[in-house]
Amino acid sequence: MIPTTSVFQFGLGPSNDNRISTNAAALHICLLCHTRQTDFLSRSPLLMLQLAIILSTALLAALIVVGFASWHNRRTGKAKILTSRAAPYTSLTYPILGSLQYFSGHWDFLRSATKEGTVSFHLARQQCIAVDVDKRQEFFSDSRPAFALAYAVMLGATPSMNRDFLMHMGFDITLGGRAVKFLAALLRNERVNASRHVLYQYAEESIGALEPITNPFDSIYRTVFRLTINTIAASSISANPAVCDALVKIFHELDRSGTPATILFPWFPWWERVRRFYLMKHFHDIMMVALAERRREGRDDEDPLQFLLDEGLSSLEITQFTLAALFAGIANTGVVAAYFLCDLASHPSYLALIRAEILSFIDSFHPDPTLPFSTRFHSITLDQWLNPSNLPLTHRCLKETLRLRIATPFHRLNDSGADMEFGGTVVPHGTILTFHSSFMHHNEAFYVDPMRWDPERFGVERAEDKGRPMAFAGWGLGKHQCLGQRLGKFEIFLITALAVCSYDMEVVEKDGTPMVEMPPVQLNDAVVSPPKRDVYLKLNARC
Ligand code: HEM
Repeated sequence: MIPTTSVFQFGLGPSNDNRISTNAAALHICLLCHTRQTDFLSRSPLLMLQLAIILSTALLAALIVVGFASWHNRRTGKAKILTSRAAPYTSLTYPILGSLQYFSGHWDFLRSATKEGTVSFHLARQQCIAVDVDKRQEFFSDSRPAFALAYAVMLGATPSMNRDFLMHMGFDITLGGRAVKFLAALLRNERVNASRHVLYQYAEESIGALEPITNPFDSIYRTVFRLTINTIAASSISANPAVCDALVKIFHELDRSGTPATILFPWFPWWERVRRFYLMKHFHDIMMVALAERRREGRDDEDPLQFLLDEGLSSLEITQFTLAALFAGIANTGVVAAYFLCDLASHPSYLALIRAEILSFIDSFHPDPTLPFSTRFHSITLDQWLNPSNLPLTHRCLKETLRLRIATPFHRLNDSGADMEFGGTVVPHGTILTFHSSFMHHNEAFYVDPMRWDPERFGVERAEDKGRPMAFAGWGLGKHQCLGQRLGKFEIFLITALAVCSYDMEVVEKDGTPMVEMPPVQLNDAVVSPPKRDVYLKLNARC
């Protein structure tokens, strides 16, 4: 990784967007003022104490006022809801702030709250409905509730629930509904297939450079980041690993900047919000350098930036689109690719079978083992990697890793401006509907011994996912199935093929001693995330 200062230097390139530049200038001034104040205050501890008391009193007063307002809203909202066919309120709630348990354990809360069926709850001013497992068909099949905005609210990515305000602030992550269209175009089979040789080369470089003891949730994640940047952002960025690493760093921090506080009180100028803005400015600057380079060098039809420019997106829209697309694609793929290698490494018999399957697949295209893998992959197309009959066990094992490791809440938002009928209940405007993948994936009624990694459950004899409808949600279901499924799978298969054919591997602690057991599956996080305890892979090159 390059040091943070380099990121900042890299970020000093000219910005084409006046709004961002002006805001950033203001931000610089604020930060300068803050530094001076700190010097002054450090010389007057008493004054600092007084200021701290005044500020915390003001904050407390503000919290009480807002808390009362939200409690009042809730009371009136609740009264209104109770007159209609609304989901009953959960008893798992605190006065004013609502169901704070949601933040400490998403799955624990949703499972307990829905024991009696679908229920309402609130998070400060935000009304929510926890949808129970029997209403999964309605949840996934209903195209009316908003998708991206729901995630933005529940992950603390936006400053307000109000759509007009979001637009005014330039936070339209959907680009007026066009973002999905652009992403779908960039993910088209022909496009990804045409650029596959570059992906082969980058993946081989990254996997060949892995340390003998590597944390896959860092190294494999960075490989996925580089491949995805090449497909949906800019080829000049993916060609430069140092710039990719700088972006990974910014991206990681952006990913962490949504906290319970920012979700509960989205209007408050939390430090995380200021930091998020600052990080986005750096991200934008890096995109601007790539954009200037693209314009200087002329057309390149394989570069995603060229496509976005041809579509007439402004520089700010390009940054917004890239960030939104990366958020949709990177975390899932990076974390799942790392987990997949760990699951294989901790099941040596499957590792050997998968290696044999992949080697025989590669041999059928190019049998010469003395050549580099990127050369042997040359004629293998995207379709051939993704055809389940070419790599049946690899597909089955990945499906099992997705089932076991994907534990995440799904969100939808009634942003229609009116009440909505949903599975026999009324969903008022502004309400978030929340559901959880573990209702199926980690439920004994759906899967035998669900906390065990066992790919045979998806074999033809057992076919546990066929026992009930909508039992597997690893790539989503119904109206919002994953748009990047093919790219995600391709990246994971490519990385897995290179890793298992190049190395013998085992799961170890940081010091290289064998890890007795993988850390428990994380059921309670807001998004798919790496294990809480670090996991490493010990790699021995195969001759
Ligand atoms: C292992 C990798 C991935 C997994 C497990 C995954 C999983 C999912 C799931 C479960 C959903 C549905 C969410 C819901 O219903 O609320 C979804 C939707 C989506 N995914 Fe993925 N995803 C992956 C990779 C990607 C990639 C690489 C991209 C693009 C670069 C992507 C873009 C999207 C988009 C745009 C949607 C929303 C589609 C819509 O609005 O209808 N995903 N994904």
